[in-house]
Amino acid sequence: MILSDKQILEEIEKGTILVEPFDRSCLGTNSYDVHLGRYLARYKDEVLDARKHNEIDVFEIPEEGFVLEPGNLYLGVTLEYTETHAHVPFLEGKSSVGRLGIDIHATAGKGDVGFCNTWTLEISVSQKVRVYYGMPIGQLIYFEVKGGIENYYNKKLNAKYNHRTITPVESMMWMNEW
Ligand SMILES: Nc1ccn([C@H]2C[C@H](O)[C@@H](COP(=O)(O)OP(=O)(O)OP(=O)(O)O)O2)c(=O)n1
Repeated sequence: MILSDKQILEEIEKGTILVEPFDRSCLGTNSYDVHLGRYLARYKDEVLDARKHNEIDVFEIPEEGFVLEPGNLYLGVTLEYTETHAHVPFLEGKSSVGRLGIDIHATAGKGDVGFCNTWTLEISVSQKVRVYYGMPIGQLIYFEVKGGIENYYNKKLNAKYNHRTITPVESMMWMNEW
């Protein structure tokens, strides 16, 4: 079940959901709109290696915006820092963003119960498009969980993406044991 606007507000009151900064006008019927943060990043190497630590160059989006180009992967970040302690948060695109040909995640839309951080966006575009710091970029939806939880993401020893950051975080696949 997806949380309604009223339920999201109740969870915020209880402290089980945190969105920072929070703006009541960004609350949709059953979602919360998130915005593009100050920084984008690109991998330094053209050929990535799934076994290695692929480093990124982080840069600031200028005041006049930044033109994203097809054929590139950009990592972005939400302006909002979020904590979700009792629900499964999902990051979804917005129709208005999709209609500009912007994808905000490559394959990962699901968050974990206990995830506490800004969200890294895996951005690609269909045609050149100028994006701006602070523009609406996606929406968070919250699902109820069935059953108890043994391993909250923020308590997991090997949680790779739970260190608070205002910049995008590159793939930490190299930390997986395989
Ligand atoms: N586009 C996305 C999708 C997810 N996340 C965050 C929320 C998730 O709770 C966390 C981990 O996501 P996954 O479980 O999909 O990632 P991994 O399985 O690769 O990482 P881990 O081993 O840490 O679970 O990353 C994010 O910042 N940006």
